[in-house]
Amino acid sequence: MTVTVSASGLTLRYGGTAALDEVTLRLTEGVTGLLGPNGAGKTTLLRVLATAVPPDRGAFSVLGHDPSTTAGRQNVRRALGYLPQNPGFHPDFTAFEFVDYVAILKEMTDRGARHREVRRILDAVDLSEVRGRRIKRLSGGMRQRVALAAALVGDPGFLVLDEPTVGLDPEQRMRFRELIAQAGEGRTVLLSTHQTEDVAMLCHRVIVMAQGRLRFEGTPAELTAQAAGRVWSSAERDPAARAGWRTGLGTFRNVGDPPEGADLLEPTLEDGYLLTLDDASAEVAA
Ligand SMILES: Nc1ncnc2c1ncn2[C@@H]1O[C@H](COP(=O)(O)OP(=O)(O)OP(=O)(O)O)[C@@H](O)[C@H]1O
Repeated sequence: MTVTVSASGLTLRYGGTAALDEVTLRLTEGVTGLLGPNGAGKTTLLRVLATAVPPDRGAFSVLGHDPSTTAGRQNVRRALGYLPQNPGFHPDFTAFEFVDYVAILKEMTDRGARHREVRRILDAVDLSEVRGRRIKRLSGGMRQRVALAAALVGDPGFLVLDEPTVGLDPEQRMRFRELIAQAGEGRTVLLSTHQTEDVAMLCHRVIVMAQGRLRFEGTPAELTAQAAGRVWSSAERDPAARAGWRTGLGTFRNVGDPPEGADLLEPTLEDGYLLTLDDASAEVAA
């Protein structure tokens, strides 16, 4: 598949903290999930790729545009849709007014064409019926869809979504996943999330970050496979396990290095993720 976004050696320090430490990656069309614990550097990576903050070192390119020049940066911004972690809305704006305002900022000057585009996007995210309602009167799930609509203005080729499913109930999350999957058709989407199910259900690639560094890059199946032969069941919590918990069946599910003859279980993506993080912190401690 064609590489649409690439980065090499991205480094950004805040005082003594390396928020990004030599991050090198390649993205292709479709939804790539970005997993990592709090403080891993996910938001910083998204902000750098969205040209909101320049890296101290390293280079990147978005859909053939090089953001290190003023003209290149402008082209990246034109090709970009960004849903930040805490999208700022004017609460008295209606959904329509807010998305229209974003369209104005995105240089859509023809009022008729712009309004048609705003209506098309609000329809795509299923907000047509409430487009005249003030944002402060919308549910959390609807507000997130307004933020997604704003990010989709201008049909960007690269969509950056920072934890968009946080705070949504399971039904809203499912609805939002459908929209992200749709958005990923013919587009490059980078989705930061704490939800391993988001990744298992909609991503074709996944990146794991910890302490500013890339710890894994591959398919969700490959991340799951990191835990192959490393998840087992036992009647009591196995003290040798890196983590273990009692399941609803009353037995313990352990992850780590199983003893001889252990009753191995089928791993999940979450197991693969936990073990990748655990291996990374063991490496740092060594
Ligand atoms: N503007 C800033 N000033 C100082 N330190 C910062 C700043 N932004 C991020 N950091 C630090 O950089 C590191 C990475 O933070 P970042 O927000 O990118 O992590 P994250 O993976 O997005 O975390 P979370 O999942 O909690 O949002 C953290 O140690 C954080 O405290």
